[in-house]
Amino acid sequence: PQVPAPDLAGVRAALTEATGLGAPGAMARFDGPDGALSEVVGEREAGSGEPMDTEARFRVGSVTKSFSAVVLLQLVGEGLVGLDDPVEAHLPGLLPDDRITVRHLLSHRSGLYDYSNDMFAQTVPGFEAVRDAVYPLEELVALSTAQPLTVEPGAAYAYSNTNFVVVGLLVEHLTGLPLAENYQERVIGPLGLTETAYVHPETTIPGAHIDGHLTPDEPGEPLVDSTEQTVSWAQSAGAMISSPADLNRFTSALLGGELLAPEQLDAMLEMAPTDDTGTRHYGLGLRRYDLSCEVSVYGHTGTVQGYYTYAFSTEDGARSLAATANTSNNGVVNTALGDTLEAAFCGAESV
Ligand SMILES: C[C@@H](NC(=O)[C@@H](C)NC(=O)CCCC[C@H](NC(=O)C[NH3+])C(=O)[O-])C(=O)O
Repeated sequence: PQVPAPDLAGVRAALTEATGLGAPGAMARFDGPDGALSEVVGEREAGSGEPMDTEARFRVGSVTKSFSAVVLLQLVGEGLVGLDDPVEAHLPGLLPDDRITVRHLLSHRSGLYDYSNDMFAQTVPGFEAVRDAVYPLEELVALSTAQPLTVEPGAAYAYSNTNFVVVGLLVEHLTGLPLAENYQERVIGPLGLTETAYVHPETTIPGAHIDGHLTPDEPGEPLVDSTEQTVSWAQSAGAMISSPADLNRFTSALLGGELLAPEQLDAMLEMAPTDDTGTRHYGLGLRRYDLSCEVSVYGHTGTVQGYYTYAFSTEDGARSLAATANTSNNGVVNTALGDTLEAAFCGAESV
């Protein structure tokens, strides 16, 4: 079918709405057959007068989960681990139920409780309590296993950061290498993602970057600068730093088959519904959004203190969009930012 040109006015309108609803700034970059197109609105740092910059870096939150899934699926392809292996076979004693498999972790079907629910019940105090903390991955898992499973393993989709913390432990165990080296050697280096870095537990974002602004729970309270943090509370579930161009390169390369053998990419794309809309699905470390124009896009969303991110590509990898707003804990901003997907991939309303 004829591919619609991106509706840049629509992308800009969504970014403008996001800034009108509380984000100091928002930006998007579309990469397609005719090259790259970018839109920026507002400020990279509240009050600075400095514009957003699609060459700058920011914290991508759970888009990290797709990076972690790629590394683990490469290890599956190399025969070091099986998708239906019990985690117990590789990390004995870590989890309370030996029915939990590697596939359950990657598809959020393990039932493992999400420790971040308690950490961030109160947004700003929760953030201040962890922003300089450094956690061994095992400690995060222990926070989870102190609570009962939320579903029987495999029975239902139940999103949990804990799943990708265990994925991180598996990657380090299977390779004998730290996460940062695995990301660098298996994804960042091969794709030439020069603006992408996993610097945990460093708190600073290397190079030119966008500031993060955390919205307090209390209406009217001033934004809290959340640019610097270890993100140790998330690590392999959310600590990656990247840029719009690199995110588009990553999602396009992933869907285009540059990172995984066909068998593992097919497994990643085996989708199950995440809600009752029928338009939102999750595979293995990857979301699928079904847009109004019969186009499905694949990628991940991200929410980390001060940053919302969408990073999606068409199934053939030919078109990709990365969008970010530099605030969080503000649902209407996140929804407005998400409207960039329809504008970018479905084009202007058919007249
Ligand atoms: C949803 C997204 N998940 C992620 O990106 C992961 C890494 N983020 C979280 O689990 C949210 C932590 C709290 C953020 C805080 N919220 C609160 O503190 C709420 N009390 C904030 O909004 O900054 C995804 O997978 O798409």
